[in-house]
Amino acid sequence: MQLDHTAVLGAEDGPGGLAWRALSNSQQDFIKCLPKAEVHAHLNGCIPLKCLQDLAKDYLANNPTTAADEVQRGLAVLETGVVLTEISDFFGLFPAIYAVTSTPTAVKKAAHAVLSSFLSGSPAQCQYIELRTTPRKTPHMTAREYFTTVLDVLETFQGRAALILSIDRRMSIEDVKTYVQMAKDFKQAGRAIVGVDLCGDPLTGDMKEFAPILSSVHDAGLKLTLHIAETPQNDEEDTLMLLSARPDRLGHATFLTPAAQAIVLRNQIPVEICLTSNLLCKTVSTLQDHHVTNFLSHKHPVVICTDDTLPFRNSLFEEYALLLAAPPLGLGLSGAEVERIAHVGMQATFR
Ligand SMILES: CNc1ncnc2c1ncn2[C@@H]1O[C@H](COP(=O)(O)O)[C@@H](O)[C@H]1O
Repeated sequence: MQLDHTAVLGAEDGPGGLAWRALSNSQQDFIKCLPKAEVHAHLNGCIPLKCLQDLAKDYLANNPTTAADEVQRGLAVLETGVVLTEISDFFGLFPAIYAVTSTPTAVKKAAHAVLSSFLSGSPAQCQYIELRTTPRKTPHMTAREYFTTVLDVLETFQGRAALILSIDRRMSIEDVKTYVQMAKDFKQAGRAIVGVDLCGDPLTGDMKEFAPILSSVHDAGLKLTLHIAETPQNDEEDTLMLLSARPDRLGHATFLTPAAQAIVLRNQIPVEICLTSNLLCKTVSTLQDHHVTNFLSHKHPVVICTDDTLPFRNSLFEEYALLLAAPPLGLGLSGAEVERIAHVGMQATFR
């Protein structure tokens, strides 16, 4: 499938859309042609709206009563544009999305649409993607079937995509053990899995129990990335416990305490930065206050990512526009600095 790059530009009035339209044609071309890696994108958070609408139509035709109201309500919110008061509102969007991606056929369509949205198009949004997803058991498939279906689709992109298995902070410890073992099995079987992630509602789960299990992925040749310090309520104990698992990258890292930041800087752990996501989830109040500026001032490795293009209506082009556009719409970085950041992102992949 060939995508016109206009198809991957999101909401015109979103932070990225405003920054993108403030750029000259040559600046836009510069961003389009820059070799980029996307390493923080959640499958079910990145389904293109048109694909989700088609999946919802199929779902409602086959399930006129089960969860129909929830699906219609969820779809209406995503079609109108999501407005969040705080990050906890965000997780309420997923039950409707999960209802329509509960069969292997639907998962296949969703995975293909997500990967195409990043990798097809001329030029594509990125040259390489590490897509992440949480294994999910439904009445129509086991969690292993879910994950195999995604891997089968992803491997057709022949080396341009790899998968990260997400562990949700809301999982029971038994499920964490089961899914970490599943990741190791797929790795051992030579499938296109490169790592394990920790995601989900940042205020759930006991990280003392999770950390040693997460850390064990290294023994199987997998890398580890962790959503960390995503809200001000994530205390230092939670953050230090996660750092004890020896992560290879970190997601967000918005509210690191001085002690935690010292560890991150000393160990040069690359941070996955999702500018629009943080602004719309209101964990960061303005672009100029974003913690990326602190990491950049330390010359610390960061990777610019989209997180969830479905609710946030963003694209990787626009996330880079937020770096390049002049303030207040962007951070006003130079072309050379933006190019360096993209290059660092390519180096921070788990390949
Ligand atoms: C806004 N920042 C975020 N913080 C934490 N977790 C997030 C997230 N964005 C998405 N997810 C996690 O990814 C799942 C959807 O994709 P998959 O079903 O795995 O493909 C969500 O249910 C949530 O657990």
